[in-house]
Amino acid sequence: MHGMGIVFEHTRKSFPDGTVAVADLNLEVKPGELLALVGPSGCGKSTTLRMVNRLVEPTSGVISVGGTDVLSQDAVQLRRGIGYVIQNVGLFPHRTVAQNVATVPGLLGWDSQRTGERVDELLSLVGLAPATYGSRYPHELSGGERQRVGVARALATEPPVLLMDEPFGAVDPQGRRRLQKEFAQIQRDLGTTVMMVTHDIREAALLADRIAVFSGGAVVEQIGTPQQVTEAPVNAFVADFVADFAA
Ligand SMILES: Nc1ncnc2c1ncn2[C@@H]1O[C@H](COP(=O)(O)OP(=O)(O)OP(=O)(O)O)[C@@H](O)[C@H]1O
Repeated sequence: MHGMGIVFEHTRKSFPDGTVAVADLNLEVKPGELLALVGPSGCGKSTTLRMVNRLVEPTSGVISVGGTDVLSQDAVQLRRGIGYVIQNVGLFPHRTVAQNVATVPGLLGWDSQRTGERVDELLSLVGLAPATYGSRYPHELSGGERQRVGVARALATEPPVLLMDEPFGAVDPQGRRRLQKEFAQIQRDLGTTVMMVTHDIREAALLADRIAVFSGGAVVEQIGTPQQVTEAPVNAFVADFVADFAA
């Protein structure tokens, strides 16, 4: 278990145009926990996630990772220690799959043998045979395969914290289930702390230790285990939101 906790204390984000994406968030992700953020479009899920690695700077309040205020750290340094997976992955187009996965190990100065072994291990874990896929370029992969490379790249250095924004969105339904299960196994084995944004309440229920249901302005309507949230919604908003799940 090497995950680090994430704590939001009175965190607020308002954009210059006056949009309050996150009003006053108090939330804790425990070390090693997978917390899923769900809620309607525009309720502030991605903004919440992106404040953790400072792609978005909070307007006020505190966010700490492993007990250290993220604003007190160098942003580039901070991001090297936090994995980040987004839907359209953002792989480097002119680098091979293996080179993409080796990005952060390279920045951290790992030697080539250690890096090579780690790349092969990660590609195998996400179901991509290294001998077949390692030397391909992103445009030679399917959308789902690219997504797998994105997951492998984010896990390459076994970061204590992983942020995932719709990480399995581009994977076909069958491949998605398999990748979700493989991912869950890796996450448990490594003890990685994960904050995951998803539109798929089933995905949240399958993977998450706890689910936070947001309404507009990142207001936490309910936070609890998948069972608590789906079987005992605390109000009509949550009941409505999880209705899909019961259907
Ligand atoms: N750079 C920005 N400037 C102004 N408003 C923004 C900016 N980025 C996001 N917003 C607004 O902040 C609110 C929250 O956006 P956010 O992307 O966090 O929502 P979300 O819950 O992730 O939505 P979705 O599920 O549609 O991805 C929205 O009203 C959005 O329009």
